[in-house]
Amino acid sequence: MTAPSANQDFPPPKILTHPSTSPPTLITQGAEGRLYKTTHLLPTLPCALKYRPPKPYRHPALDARLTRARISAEAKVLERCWREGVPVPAVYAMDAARGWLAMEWIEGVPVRVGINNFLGEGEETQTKGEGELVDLMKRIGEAVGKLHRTGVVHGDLTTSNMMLRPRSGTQVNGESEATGRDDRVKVLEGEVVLIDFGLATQSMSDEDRAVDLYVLERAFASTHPRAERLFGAILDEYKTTFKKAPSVLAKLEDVRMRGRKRSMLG
Ligand SMILES: Nc1ncnc2c1ncn2[C@@H]1O[C@H](COP(=O)(O)OP(=O)(O)OP(=O)(O)O)[C@@H](O)[C@H]1O
Repeated sequence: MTAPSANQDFPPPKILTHPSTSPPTLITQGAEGRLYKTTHLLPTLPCALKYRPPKPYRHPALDARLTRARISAEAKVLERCWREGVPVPAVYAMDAARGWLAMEWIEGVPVRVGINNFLGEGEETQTKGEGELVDLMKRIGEAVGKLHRTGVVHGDLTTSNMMLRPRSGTQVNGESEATGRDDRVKVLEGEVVLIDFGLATQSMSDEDRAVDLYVLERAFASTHPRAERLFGAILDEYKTTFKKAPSVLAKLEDVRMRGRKRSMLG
């Protein structure tokens, strides 16, 4: 994922060329797709529009089929999650043939940013506010437990693919009415919402779920090395939320072992 260029010099999907109350904003541009914030559906309803543009290097018929399949698979998984109460963006509209999917805009910052803001620049091991950090880890474990309970594996679980949505009554950035709480821990507040289901699949297999957790564990350790020792709180809450967790966690041991063997072999 790279930052969008200032001049958005490539064509947006046709739907975004229609008049709307505010122009669409390109949020990110990845290898496969672009993410816009737009009010094209309703003036009062900001939405996240994911667009997979045609790939000129692919055969047009194959490209059209792939794009349609990916967009509709992502929408299907999101809808299933949403119906089952997993915290994910609601699907508003899609046109799989034209390569776009419009979903609920999630306010707030990625969990990665919240944790890094909390940990700050210092080298010292954090203890002040650690309870709040553990609490956030538990909210992550709960969200992932609900996801797996529903029969969906995410495929790319990282703290960048989770948003911290301010709870109603608080404002974005966590700067809210005076609650008397330390500003430092406020950055950890909010509901954990899972995003980016581009690689998600429907699966009930312990192995797939364990790999999902392993990807998160590895990503967490490299993104937040100073909070790595608290990762167990995610797994504890996962266990509380999802009754089949014990067999998944047993599998996770095997997956870790394979990972270690592979890194030893280079
Ligand atoms: N529903 C949403 N609400 C708010 N922001 C979002 C939402 N969906 C995505 N974003 C923002 O846009 C960024 C990119 O989104 P996403 O990861 O879904 O796209 P992508 O990486 O291009 O997708 P893919 O991995 O399927 O190619 C996210 O990191 C997040 O900051």
